[in-house]
Amino acid sequence: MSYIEIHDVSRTYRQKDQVFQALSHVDLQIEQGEFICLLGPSGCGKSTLLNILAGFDRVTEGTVSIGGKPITAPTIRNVTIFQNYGLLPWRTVEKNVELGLESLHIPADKRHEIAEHYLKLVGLQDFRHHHPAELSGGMQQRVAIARALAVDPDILFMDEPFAALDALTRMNLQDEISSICRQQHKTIIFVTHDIDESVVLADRIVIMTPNPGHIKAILPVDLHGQRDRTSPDFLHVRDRVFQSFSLKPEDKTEYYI
Ligand SMILES: Nc1ncnc2c1ncn2[C@@H]1O[C@H](COP(=O)(O)OP(=O)(O)OP(=O)(O)O)[C@@H](O)[C@H]1O
Repeated sequence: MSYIEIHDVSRTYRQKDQVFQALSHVDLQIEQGEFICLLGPSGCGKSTLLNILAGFDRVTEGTVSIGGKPITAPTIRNVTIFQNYGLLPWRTVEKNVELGLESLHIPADKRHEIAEHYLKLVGLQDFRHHHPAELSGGMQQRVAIARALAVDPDILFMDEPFAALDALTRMNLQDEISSICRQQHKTIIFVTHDIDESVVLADRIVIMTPNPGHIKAILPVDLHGQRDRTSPDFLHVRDRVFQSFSLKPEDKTEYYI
């Protein structure tokens, strides 16, 4: 049995007087420590699947379990990071990172020590007394990542966390989250519609397509930590993803007489 088991999951929503099928017969098994990207165009059910796994939504049919237990509600063991950072504007950076630790009733001096550690990890130790509004979008998302890691979650769910950032900041954060999460052996489920992002980050890319939302293919990324965006191996995986979406015409042989 795998760490996360998704069996024959379907999700329908009632939209006005119609039933809309957001997910149809999804099967997926995920091992502990895997970095999984759910990749697909708008409306293919990526967030729906993530929300079901995070316990924010429920299945209409099928079963989902983590560590052998059915998912019934969100738990403090798993943390979700959203696109809009979700920081509390009236708290300093440090106090934002300590937030989850307070819910775990960790004493103040220990909280402080853990917050310091994770702020250092994301390179923001010098900004601990700043407020979120004084930071750039990329820095705010780093605070959200530090806050998420500080509670030492089993699983990190990330729903397009870098979508609002400029391309260069986004690339930096992709590299950072990839190395931090691999160092810490976290299980990550990461939603994106960006093909390059999925190739940079994932151990496996789950390719989803809409109407109804389902898994079209699962692509292992065998780049062994070598995620140089310009390397031939990287471009080869990228091409395979494009082909899965049928976005890249097959190479055609041309004959000249
Ligand atoms: N609570 C809801 N009620 C009704 N319909 C919903 C609800 N949640 C999602 N849907 C529908 O299910 C479909 C899949 O939505 P979902 O947000 O999972 O897609 P997505 O792949 O994450 O898209 P995007 O990349 O745009 O966020 C959409 O057509 C959406 O309108």
